[in-house]
Amino acid sequence: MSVVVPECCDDLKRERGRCLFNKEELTNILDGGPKLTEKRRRIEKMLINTPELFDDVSPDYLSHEDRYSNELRKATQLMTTLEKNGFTYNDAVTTGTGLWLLMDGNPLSLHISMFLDTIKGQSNPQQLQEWLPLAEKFKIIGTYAQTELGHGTFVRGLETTATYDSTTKEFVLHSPTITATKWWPGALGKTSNHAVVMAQLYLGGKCYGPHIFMVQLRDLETHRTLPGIVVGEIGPRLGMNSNDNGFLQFNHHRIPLTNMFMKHSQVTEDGKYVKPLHSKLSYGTMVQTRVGIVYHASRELSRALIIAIRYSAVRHQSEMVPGDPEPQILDYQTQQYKLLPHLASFFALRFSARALLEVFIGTSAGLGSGKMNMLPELHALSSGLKAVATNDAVKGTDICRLACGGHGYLSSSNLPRIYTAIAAGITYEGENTVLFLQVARYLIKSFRASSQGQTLPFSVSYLRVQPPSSHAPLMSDRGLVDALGAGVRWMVGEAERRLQQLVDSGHSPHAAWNACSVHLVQCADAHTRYYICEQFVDAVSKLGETVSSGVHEVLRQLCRLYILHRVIQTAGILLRCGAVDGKALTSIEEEECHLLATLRIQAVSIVDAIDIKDVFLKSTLGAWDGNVYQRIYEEAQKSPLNKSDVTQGYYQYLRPLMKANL
Ligand SMILES: CCCCCCCC/C=C\CCCCCC(=O)SCCNC(=O)CCNC(=O)[C@H](O)C(C)(C)COP(=O)(O)OP(=O)(O)OC[C@H]1O[C@@H](n2cnc3c(N)ncnc32)[C@H](O)[C@@H]1OP(=O)(O)O
Ligand SMILES: Cc1cc2nc3c(=O)[nH]c(=O)nc-3n(C[C@H](O)[C@H](O)[C@H](O)COP(=O)(O)OP(=O)(O)OC[C@H]3O[C@@H](n4cnc5c(N)ncnc54)[C@H](O)[C@@H]3O)c2cc1C
Repeated sequence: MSVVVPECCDDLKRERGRCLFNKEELTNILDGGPKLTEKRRRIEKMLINTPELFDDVSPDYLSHEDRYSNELRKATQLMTTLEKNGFTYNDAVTTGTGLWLLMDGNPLSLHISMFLDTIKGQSNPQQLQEWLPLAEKFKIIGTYAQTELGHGTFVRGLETTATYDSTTKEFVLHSPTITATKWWPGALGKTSNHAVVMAQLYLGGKCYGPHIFMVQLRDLETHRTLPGIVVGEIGPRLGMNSNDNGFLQFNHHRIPLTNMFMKHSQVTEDGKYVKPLHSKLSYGTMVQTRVGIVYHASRELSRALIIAIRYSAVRHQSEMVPGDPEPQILDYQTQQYKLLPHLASFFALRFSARALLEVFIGTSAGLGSGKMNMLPELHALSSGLKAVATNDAVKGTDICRLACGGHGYLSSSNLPRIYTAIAAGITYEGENTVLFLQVARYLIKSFRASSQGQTLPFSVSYLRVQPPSSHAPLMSDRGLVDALGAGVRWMVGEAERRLQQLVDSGHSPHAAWNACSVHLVQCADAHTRYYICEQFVDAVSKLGETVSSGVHEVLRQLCRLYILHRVIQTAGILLRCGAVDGKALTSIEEEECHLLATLRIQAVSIVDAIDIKDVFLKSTLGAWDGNVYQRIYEEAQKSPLNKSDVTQGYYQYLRPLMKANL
């Protein structure tokens, strides 16, 4: 059956006809300016004109091995296409386009992110000069090998050892137990010939804690594993199965002294240790990746939202009024309630990701001149935002899937794949509960410092013991954000009181911490969301002077929805601390419902403005033309089971069963 694709179906034409704002202007804001939109589109055009980057057959129909090879084929093609056209791998990462093409994890992602970032951030000048050109030109291919079978979260508990032998000026890398096996690193199994390896540094019998080493794993000609090294792939996962996540063991494997990354701490030839300016500088690559993941999570959430919102405008179901035609499902208030707060979250995360990037850039510049004071603030912000962004992207993506009913469960909707890929983000790069507990540690320390009269850094300054009272009317955006801040201050104060009470009653500080940790995680989550609200309000108010009134109105509505939704989610706390009363909450609930109806009118245009082309959405439900049913039908025809009318399984199993005398 041939497909006659209309320019765009009537439903979507009508939706787009109601647009009251300049879509291109909103696209520019999301990209970070017209020049960046233009650059992204140039990259997209180049990629779309490279047919080798696209799948002939859905990876769902490939074997485990073919899936990997197919992704490797596309990943290498992507790198050469970018290079030939004067772009870098970073351009593909920062615009999202590269990651969308390589849809399910890919064998070069760790190379272009954590391997290169470690070389750039942890090398001394000689190491940088030696390794960076090789890695940038793919002469060596690497990954970030930190996690072990026995330890992922607790980096200080890693078991791999790097023992210095001053007689040969080498480190001896060893995996003393099965639990010391490196486990999980992306691209470690079959792709990488190098890895940056986190191992416990031993000098003269003394352990100096985890340090990073550059280790060659495979021969650069034959790609065979080097002696003293065992490496392989860990097998199928929930998602991201095009990647070769791997395992690695060392058997007294020797590497030169100069292979320890020596920007921050050094070992001299005679085995003396030179301390870094801050003990956690070697965790820098993780911090940088967390910053990137906030963007990544917001992008993946936006893909799911485009699919679900367009589909909700095309799908008609049931009767709202008996006897009337079936309405678009987007007209149901419950459907709006499922999707639109997540649309607001996407915008909130995008503005917060940008603010975090600025903190990262500022802190990194400070580190260059020996200033360490912003490091705890960056660690807390990047940990909290990574956790909230991935939690919300995962939840939002699953809601988008559910909002598409049965068809959302189809692989061809692409929602399952977006979900399984981003679901890993809750665990990797710091498990979210663990990261929230790091944030909580910072909150409690800050709260206590404030009680002792110390000035607090900007992200926690609202926690000060005697904050100025809010002058903004409660129901204004600022007033509600101030109320949320008062709620967090109350929660942190309460956590501190409970901790102190437990210590006073004889518990150790560590036992008290564990006994309060559920509440502490809630404090960290609430603090990070307060920060996100602040960034959203600030960004919209700053943009107010420069953008057209239509775009400003849409952003203002999305920001308002985000805040109202947050206040309702936090109602219990806000009532307990007296920041709002029942009457205010009732009017907030009513306003939220009203706002859902207002935003619904332009929802399709808003997701259009996110501007992700069909080839990157890869969804039968979310394509720009809305031709959903034809696409679903055509995708189903590609199933290998449809190649013949009667399958082998019939002759092998079904027929014998039918003929058996049971
Ligand atoms: C370029 C962008 C690319 C985006 C691409 C997106 C696409 C993604 C696709 C695939 C990517 C997949 C990547 C996944 C890779 C990985 O998962 S790599 C492995 C990551 N592993 C982790 O994240 C481990 C998590 N654990 C930790 O970070 C730490 O162990 C810990 C923070 C939980 C605790 O560390 P520990 O050493 O035990 O700390 P303590 O000794 O208890 O000290 C705590 C104090 O140290 C401070 N601190 C901790 N970390 C940092 C830091 N990074 N910076 C600054 N300070 C830090 C902490 O605040 C405590 O300070 P106080 O004592 O003063 O309170
Ligand atoms: C798809 C994927 C890709 C990955 N890629 C890489 C990679 O490239 N390189 C690499 O080195 N690693 C990689 N990892 C590993 C990843 O970083 C770890 O899985 C992650 O850091 C969590 O560690 P864990 O698995 O040991 O979990 P655990 O720490 O064992 O967590 C299990 C549970 O214990 C809880 N828990 C642990 N510690 C605490 C605590 N202190 N307080 C309260 N609760 C706690 C957690 O909240 C969680 O509920 C990857 C993982 C995945 C899933």
